[in-house]
Amino acid sequence: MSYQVYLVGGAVRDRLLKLPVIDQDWVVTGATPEQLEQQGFQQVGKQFPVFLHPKTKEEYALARREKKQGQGYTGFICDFSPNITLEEDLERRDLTINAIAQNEEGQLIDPFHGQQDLHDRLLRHVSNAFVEDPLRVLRVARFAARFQSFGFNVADETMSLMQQISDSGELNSLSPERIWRELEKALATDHPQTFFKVLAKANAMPILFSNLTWSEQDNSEDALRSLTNTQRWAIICRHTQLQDLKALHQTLRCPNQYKLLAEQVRDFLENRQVCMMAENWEAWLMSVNAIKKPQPFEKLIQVVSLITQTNLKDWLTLRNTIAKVNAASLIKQGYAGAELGEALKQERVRNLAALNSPLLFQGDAASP
Ligand SMILES: Nc1ccn([C@@H]2O[C@H](COP(=O)(O)OP(=O)(O)OP(=O)(O)O)[C@@H](O)[C@H]2O)c(=O)n1
Repeated sequence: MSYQVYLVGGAVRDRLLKLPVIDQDWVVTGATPEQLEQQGFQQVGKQFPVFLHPKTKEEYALARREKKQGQGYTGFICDFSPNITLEEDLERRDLTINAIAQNEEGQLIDPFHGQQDLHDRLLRHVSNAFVEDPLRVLRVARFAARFQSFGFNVADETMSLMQQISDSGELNSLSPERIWRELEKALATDHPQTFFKVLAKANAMPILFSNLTWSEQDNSEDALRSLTNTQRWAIICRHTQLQDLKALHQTLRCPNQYKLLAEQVRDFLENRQVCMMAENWEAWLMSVNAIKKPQPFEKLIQVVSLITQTNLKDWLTLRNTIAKVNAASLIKQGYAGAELGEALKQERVRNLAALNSPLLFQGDAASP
């Protein structure tokens, strides 16, 4: 059988950028679904004819042409007959750097000059069909964040198309899950702020992240580098009022670990101070489960100490001080139930008050 197989998309792009290749996607021309199934390929795509290779389990898609019809992601007509050419398949793709194919002999097929754009560090759309998929606004912003250290920029004409998508209202048709997936990938890059900068320029921020108070001048990028994705999100959200942040998390259907940390950080910044009395510290430490959940607590204080430019060591000392208080000796003294709870609390407060810590307010009891 005379079908042709090409490596396409991210694998070709990343290899040309000398980056490690994680996933390999393939395009097949000149074949029907039945022919691939006869060869042992297993169909997985419902919307598109995508198959898993019998041995490598890599994805093989039949070359296809797409035409948008109606609103939203599902409004596509998809033609994957065996006469669709490789060029037609490449033409429906988002960026020229993602539209380079490599044949089995290792030759590159690059009708949209993706190699030139890789060289010129340009994120440029392939054709006007770019506007048919609003997710591409987020994808381009994500690629800008991911390849920022290479010096990539969004081509002006592409930025105009992104603005056109924002103005059309089509971004509203994206599901929260798809938006979140792109955001999470952007958080994992070295320059998550670039993702938001590009979205802001594309006029997409008020639509996608309307409750997020975010500053173009945010210069926390270096600090973000050593942090986890959840911590990065908490830092990015730190200027957003708690009420708005909760609404944003709800709209995005944000996973719990992101939501909890970002809201705890913002709650601290909004309602507490870095220099408080022992009983205020005790109440806060207990409210964020400092004793029972030491790991999430450490993630939290890494972020808060970074934002407030205080010493992480001092925050850890607070936790260790209250964690040492144990119930056994109080039980021996006859404490039980609510009284035991109160006695434990008093001891935690006493121990905190005895600390010589810059986080501890040493003034009179009437002040904070
Ligand atoms: N909305 C989309 C999604 C995907 N693609 C095309 O499908 C390929 C594979 O998509 P995907 O795996 O999502 O992205 P990659 O480019 O492989 O990047 P990543 O490394 O992030 O997986 C892309 O290169 C691009 O050619 C597209 O044109 N438009």
